[in-house]
Amino acid sequence: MSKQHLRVILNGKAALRDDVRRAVDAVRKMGHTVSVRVTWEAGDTQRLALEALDEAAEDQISTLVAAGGDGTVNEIVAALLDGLQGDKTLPFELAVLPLGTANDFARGVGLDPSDILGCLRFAARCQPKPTDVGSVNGRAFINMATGGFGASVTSETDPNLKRVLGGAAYLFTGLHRFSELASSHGAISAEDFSWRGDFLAIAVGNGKQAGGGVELCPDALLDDGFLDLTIVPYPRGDDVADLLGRLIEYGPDGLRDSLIMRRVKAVIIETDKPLQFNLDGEPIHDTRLEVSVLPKKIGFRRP
Ligand SMILES: Nc1ncnc2c1ncn2[C@@H]1O[C@H](COP(=O)(O)OP(=O)(O)OP(=O)(O)O)[C@@H](O)[C@H]1O
Repeated sequence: MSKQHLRVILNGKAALRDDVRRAVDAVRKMGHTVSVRVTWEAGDTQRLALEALDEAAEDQISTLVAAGGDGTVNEIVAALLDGLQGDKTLPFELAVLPLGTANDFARGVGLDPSDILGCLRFAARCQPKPTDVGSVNGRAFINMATGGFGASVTSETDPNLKRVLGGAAYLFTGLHRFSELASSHGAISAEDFSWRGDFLAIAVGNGKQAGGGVELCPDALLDDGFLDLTIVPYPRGDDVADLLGRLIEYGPDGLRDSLIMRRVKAVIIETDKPLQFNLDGEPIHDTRLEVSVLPKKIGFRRP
């Protein structure tokens, strides 16, 4: 087994966790180099990702480990792709140490957030797999971009609630906000598809699940060169709360008949009013969202 240099960018929220320290010690004992950089505040993750890009050659960094939740993974991937010049490829592979509350991306690739040592071992041992990246108006996402109902729930869920309740926090925030539910009106167009109407939510998935385990794009694959589009149309004559309850509890299977699902390489979403769109949980607002896939853009060490 070749010896790796794992550069870990550790979200400061998880810096005191004993299991992280034990996992780093154990992987060092396996003969690998592990250098840890801890974030303190917003902006640090991006800065440390760019620093790793600069130091990659000299320090022989083989794998950059995003140690945090979905937000940390997103910030690292987005910063790296922004920092890459032209068509260059990353000088190292990526891996994830799932230390967030939802960890949708990590769970989606089969990592178990309760086994941090196991996850760090995967980062050191797994073969890298070519992995697609999604982009919305030039900003990268790795797991899923969601707009409409799910978007405001995900980004407005109280961080303290998330810490205590984990993924279920999203559900509670969602239930609490049922009274404020409104539809968005928009036009959605892809290669050989166009749709206009009122919708409750839209998801464009590279990965399968978001919002704390809701499988909005159950057939999405990380390396097929496509994104999976799911539209949840605003129900006519149906009870909205009931529909969302089924969606949260059973995922798309709960309302297969009402969903519109397509596999796309690119999609344009245009809305009357600015739509909140979450890229792996990080919000942007716009009336025109150009979504596309960057096929096999990065190598990810995942089970
Ligand atoms: N030391 C720190 N203390 C608090 N927040 C931090 C710290 N360092 C970075 N951040 C912020 O943490 C956020 C990312 O957190 P995290 O990785 O847990 O994402 P998340 O989207 O909440 O994850 P998940 O949805 O999986 O729970 C970023 O907005 C970043 O600015």
